[in-house]
Parts: sequence; C-alpha cells; structure tokens
Amino acid sequence: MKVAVLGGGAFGTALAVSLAANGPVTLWARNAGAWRDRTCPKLEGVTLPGRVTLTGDVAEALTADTLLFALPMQSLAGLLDGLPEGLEGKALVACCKGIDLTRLTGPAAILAERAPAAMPAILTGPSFAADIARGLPTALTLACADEAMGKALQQALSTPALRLYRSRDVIGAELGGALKNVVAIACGACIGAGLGDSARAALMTRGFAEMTRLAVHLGAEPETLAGLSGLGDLTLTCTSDLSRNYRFGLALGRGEAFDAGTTVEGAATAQAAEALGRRDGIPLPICGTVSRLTEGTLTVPEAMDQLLARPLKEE
Ligand SMILES: NC(=O)C1=CN([C@@H]2O[C@H](COP(=O)(O)OP(=O)(O)OC[C@H]3O[C@@H](n4cnc5c(N)ncnc54)[C@H](OP(=O)(O)O)[C@@H]3O)[C@@H](O)[C@H]2O)C=CC1
Ligand SMILES: O=C(CO)COP(=O)(O)O
Repeated sequence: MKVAVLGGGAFGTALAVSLAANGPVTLWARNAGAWRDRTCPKLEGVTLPGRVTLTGDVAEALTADTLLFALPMQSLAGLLDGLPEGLEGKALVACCKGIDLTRLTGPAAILAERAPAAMPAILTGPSFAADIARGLPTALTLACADEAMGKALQQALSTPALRLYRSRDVIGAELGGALKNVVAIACGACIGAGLGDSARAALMTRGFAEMTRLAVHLGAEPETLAGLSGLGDLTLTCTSDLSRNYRFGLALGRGEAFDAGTTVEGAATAQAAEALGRRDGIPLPICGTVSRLTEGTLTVPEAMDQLLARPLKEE
C-alpha cells in the first residue's frame, strides 16, 4: 500500500514518523511552508525521517492508495469538499476523534458521504502523538466494516511499536474516541477545582456509562466501548496532563485562561452529543454539563451541584 497522511499537526506527523518504519510515506500539511528543518510546529522535538516526503501540494498526497485523515473533526467535511474526484478506489482511514456539529455524525459517515463506494475505516485508541513519534509502545483499534479491508489495513499500518487490533464496529470505535474527550474535560475541571480523585473516578465511571448508553443506542457493540477505543482512551485522557482536553478542563476548574488555538475536540463533541441525546431522548448529564461549562453558561461549582442533585437511581 502507498500511504499518505493528510493533516500536518501533531497526530498526522506522529503517524507519518511511525509508519515510515514500514516504507515511504507522504505527509500533506497545508502549512508545509512554515515548517523549519522538517520539524512540525505542533510537535516540537520531532524531525521527519528521510522516508517521509513532506508536501504542501495535496495532489501529491492523493497519488497514494491509502489516505489517513489526521485533522480536527470539525475540519474534515470542509477538507473533503475541496478535494478532487478519485477517492472512491482508495482506502480512507479517519484518525480524528469527534462528532461533526452540523451532521451529528462521526468521521466514517462523512467519508462515506463524500466517497459512497469507498469502505471507510477508523484508527483510534489511547495514544499521545509525542509517544507515537518517539516510538514508544502503543496499541490502537483499526475498525472497518469490511473484514478483508480491515485485515489489509491492520497489516499495512502496524509497526514494530504500534500494535493494531482489528474491529468491524466502526460506530463503536469512533464514538468511544469522540466521547472520552468530553469526559476528560469534566475530569480536568474536577481536579482543577480541587474536587478530588474520588470525584474524578465517579466522573470517569458515570461518563463511561454515558458513552456506552449513547453509542449502543446509535448501533455500537458494548464490547467495543470496553476496549482500547473506549475505556482505554478514556483512562489515558482523563488521567494525563499530556491530554489537551484534560488540560482545558484543568484550566476551567482553576478559572484560568486557555490558549484558544489548541485543538480541544471535546468541546464541540459535548455540544453534538447533547444534541443527539435531546434528539433521541437519551439522558447524557455529563455531556450536557460539559457543553454548558465550555460555552461559559455554567461554573464548575454549579456543574458539580447540578450533577449531585440529580434524582437517586439504580447503577
Ligand atoms: N495529538 C494527539 O495526541 C492525538 C490526536 N488525535 C486526533 O487527531 C486529530 C488531529 O489532532 P492533532 O493533529 O493533534 O491537532 P493539531 O492541532 O496538532 O493539528 C491540527 C492540524 O490540522 C490542520 N488543519 C486544520 N484544519 C484543516 C483543514 N481544513 N485543512 C487542512 N488542514 C487542516 C492544522 O493546520 P494549521 O496548523 O495550518 O492550522 C494542523 O496542522 C484530532 O481529532 C485529535 O483528536 C488522536 C490521537 C492522538
Ligand atoms: O486522543 C488523545 C489520546 O488518545 C489525545 O488527547 P488530547 O486530544 O486530549 O490531547
């Protein structure tokens, strides 16, 4: 397979560096001209190996037969709209974690909308770009509804340090990765406000219940949520300062400003999840709370009071 990564931020760069262990990779970054010494502005300290061709010309990337889309969720549809015809015969792999606010779908449906004959796949799970780029051991989920395509992608995209597990549950894999970011914001806010590790454990557990409730309603297998793309990524993101979603929550909890240029997927995803819950009658109290926290209509103490004041129920 000839592989290209579209999106020259932290994750796209890390994937290109990792996949270079298998052979040549093309990395398309719209700001390729701003790179200095083959170093990504968003992933300092990582220099592209010689096997990675960095380009600002998307047509060059589109000569590959396997395309990995590693850009923020809310940018995916716009990017696809601007691409020329010819995606149909390629393997399309979404690496973004979120729910599109306009369509209320994940990335696979957006890829399918743009290229109906293609079989979209998702690459997701617990992995910080910096860890992948350093070659640290990482395990991710590669989800594709088509088993043969899934097997081929699993082989092509696994490396000695990056171990891919296969799944056919695309919706489960993408929703786990999207929704864990919302819970990570809640956990960061909880720790930032000094509410303690016990409260964080409660948020992670009840957040996981919420993730599973919505995902299963939308067609996911519960086992997928319990795997790398769900529980695995939830654990990483809710407990590590390396997570931008968690750090954003920390800043909210401490009442500090946060750099608006940082990618924080959980904020838009909280809004999208809340809209899905309202549409389908699925209770999602943590997503609703994070949605209001991030839009600034609720404070962290008010959020905690509201969650604690909910009627008592069975677990
Ligand atoms: N970083 C991580 O550890 C991980 C990230 N992910 C997921 O990967 C996705 C991307 O995140 P990440 O790379 O970290 O984010 P970054 O903020 O590091 O980079 C985003 C990149 O996307 C580019 N971009 C944004 N909009 C467009 C567009 N319309 N067309 C072309 N390029 C665009 C930006 O370009 P420019 O700089 O020019 O604005 C930037 O290079 C997210 O969904 C994230 O959840 C998944 C696992 C790990
Ligand atoms: O998805 C990630 C880890 O798996 C990266 O998390 P952040 O986007 O919060 O940094």
